[in-house]
Amino acid sequence: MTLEELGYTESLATYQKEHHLDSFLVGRVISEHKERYLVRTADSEYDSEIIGNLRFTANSRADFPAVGDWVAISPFNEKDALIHAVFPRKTIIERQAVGKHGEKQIIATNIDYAFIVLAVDRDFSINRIERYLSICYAAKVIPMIILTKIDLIEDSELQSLVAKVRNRITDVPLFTISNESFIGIEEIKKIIQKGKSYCLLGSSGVGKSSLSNILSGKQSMKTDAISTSTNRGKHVTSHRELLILENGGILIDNPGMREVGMTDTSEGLDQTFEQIIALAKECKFKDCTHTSELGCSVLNALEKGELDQSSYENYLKMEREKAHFESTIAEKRKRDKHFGKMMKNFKKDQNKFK
Ligand SMILES: Nc1nc2c(ncn2[C@@H]2O[C@H](COP(=O)(O)OP(=O)(O)OP(=O)(O)O)[C@@H](O)[C@H]2O)c(=O)[nH]1
Ligand SMILES: [Zn+2]
Repeated sequence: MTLEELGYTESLATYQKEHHLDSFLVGRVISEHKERYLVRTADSEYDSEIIGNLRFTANSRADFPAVGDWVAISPFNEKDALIHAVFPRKTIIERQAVGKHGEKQIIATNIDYAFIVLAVDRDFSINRIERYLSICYAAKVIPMIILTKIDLIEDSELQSLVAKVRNRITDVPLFTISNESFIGIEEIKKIIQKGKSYCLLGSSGVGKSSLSNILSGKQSMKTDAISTSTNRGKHVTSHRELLILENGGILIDNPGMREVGMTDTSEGLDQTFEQIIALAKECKFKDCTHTSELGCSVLNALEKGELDQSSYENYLKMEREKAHFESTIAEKRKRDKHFGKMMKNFKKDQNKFK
């Protein structure tokens, strides 16, 4: 396997040169388990750990490697290596960390395209598509929509669902498939590009595993576990979270990916709700909330039927969540700053008594 097949690019190679990382091996993080990283190189795989220096200079969790990252490593035996540097990330999919308010957790990096997967039966919701779109735009990942399980509904019903999506979301590629009858699968295979990285976003049960099994030609990703021994004398079992698809695409699928979305507070709203943002520029008041103001062009468009009511409601809801998230971050920063000051004063006081 070559590094290019793993997604290595010209600009990464340039970075490697410019930062004098030529003496290191380069690899991509394909799974992470308790600060141990499985790194795939052109010829092998290494169970890796970051060097102390990288740990000390890390400002936050975001400075640690994540699945999808390109890293510079130095092996010290056949299976183990040290990570010396993390290459700059092209895209970052992240979410609010569980239980830690205002903190973000990186799910995966360097993904080029995301498939937003919805089933046409119970799961179907355009609000949810808009939510995932916002996540993609915030991550700088290019979105595409896949409707699955079309074998379960009549063709006329499918046409009306597609029309409903198109009414609100005009410019994102849309595919309709069945993992049972394989209708539409070829169309997906055709657009997947060699050396580009993909992920599947969507609720549980919509057919993500079925689709990734079909695209990778594997039976089950879950049985694809490997055992690696660590130099702490413990055995960890990790799953490969990065799969090479049959036509050369790279699919990143890790447990965290399944949690992106529903509880997430999203950025990227501007790109998702382009029409509303454009209208908002014409509002009479700069700080218009588009809820009751006179001279609000968003409300005007709604009244005239030029703007979709449910899209408008979904926008307001996601704006509120975003505001809430931003205020928790601000609060956390204030707390951290306060703590920093306290420590500084404490050290000053200690020095006085020396
Ligand atoms: N009829 C029909 N059933 C499907 C299709 N795709 C998946 N299923 C079924 O739906 C169920 C869930 O599919 P999965 O592929 O496991 O869904 P998933 O999105 O990976 O779910 P999680 O692993 O929970 O995230 C399984 O019973 C599949 O057999 C489809 O296109 N048509
Ligand atoms: Zn307004």
